[in-house]
Amino acid sequence: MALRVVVTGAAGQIAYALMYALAKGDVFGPKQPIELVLLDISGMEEALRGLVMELTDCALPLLTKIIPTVDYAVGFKDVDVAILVGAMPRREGMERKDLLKANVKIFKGQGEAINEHAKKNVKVVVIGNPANTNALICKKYAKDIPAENFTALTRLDQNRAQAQVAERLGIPNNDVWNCIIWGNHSSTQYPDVRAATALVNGKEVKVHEAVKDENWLKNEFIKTVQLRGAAVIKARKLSSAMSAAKAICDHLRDWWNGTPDGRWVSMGVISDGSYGVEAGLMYSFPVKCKADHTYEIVKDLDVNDFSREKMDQTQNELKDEMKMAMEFWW
Ligand SMILES: NC(=O)C1=CN([C@@H]2O[C@H](COP(=O)(O)OP(=O)(O)OC[C@H]3O[C@@H](n4cnc5c(N)ncnc54)[C@H](O)[C@@H]3O)[C@@H](O)[C@H]2O)C=CC1
Ligand SMILES: O=C([O-])CC(=O)C(=O)O
Repeated sequence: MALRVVVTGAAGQIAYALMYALAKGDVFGPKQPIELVLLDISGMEEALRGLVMELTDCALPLLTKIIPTVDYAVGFKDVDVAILVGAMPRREGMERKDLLKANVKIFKGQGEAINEHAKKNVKVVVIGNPANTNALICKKYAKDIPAENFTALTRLDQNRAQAQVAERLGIPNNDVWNCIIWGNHSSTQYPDVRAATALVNGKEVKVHEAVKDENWLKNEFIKTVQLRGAAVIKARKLSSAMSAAKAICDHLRDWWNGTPDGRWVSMGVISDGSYGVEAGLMYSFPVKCKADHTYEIVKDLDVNDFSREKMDQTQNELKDEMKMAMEFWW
């Protein structure tokens, strides 16, 4: 049976980089047929028409249907997976919070539409910023769908952290694992490698022992990852798209198929109170995923004073965003 996957913001730049990977089986596997729903807003019909032509011209064996639409009722109808990219992108100099007001309206409407039209076991990942709070809003308005089915993308931050460490050590990206992103997909996020491992000269070692530079890890490394989105915008005059699309594929592939033994990945998920994070916040935690599309927050990792302070700082920002969102639409 084909999986029905909706991508919102389908006429935008992230979606353009994402569609091909999705439709050729990079996420759900080389045997899983896919129906792709391309949802954007009124006025974008012509751009969607072009996208449909291109997807058609790829002549992909797994892509069994393409449905372009600007109507939420059509867009979310019976979907198994919802990839919520569509939102107003941040421009140079803007903080993600600046976008909250405009985006609260979008994610309330989409939450309600998902509740009404999607499959009850739909899996949702929110990319549009501020991603964590948008995901929280969406979840709030999709009352009949389990809270754990809503996630926010922090995998791009995880990939950035992994790549920074690999570059520093001069080793392949895949030889670094279990980097964690705590908290918000914003400049307060806490990229943490205290439990991360690297493969150096054939031996598994803790990343901080391999790097041997606590000052770099506590300062430059963290700042680089926190501010990477802004740095890309400054250079490209557009926000990250190729790397965001790759991260969406990573996030969904691991959620769908499970994480390998001993490995975890970071996802914005509803807090169950773990690590002193207020229950109900959409906070990025390390999670382990299983092949039945469920996940669990990794428990009992050591939290020292340095980490505690950073984890609380990003939690406080999420609480502020939630309060602000509540003022607009709750
Ligand atoms: N969580 C993450 O790691 C990342 C998040 N982002 C965020 O992703 C979002 C999208 O970025 P881009 O694709 O570069 O933007 P873009 O501006 O190229 O495309 C956005 C698309 O969304 C559409 N759209 C707006 N409101 C919509 C709605 N209610 N329903 C359906 N479609 C709607 C627009 O018409 C446009 O086609 C931005 O909010 C950006 O900040 C970007 C990079 C990484
Ligand atoms: O900063 C932005 O608006 C885009 C983004 O989320 C990122 O690249 O991490």
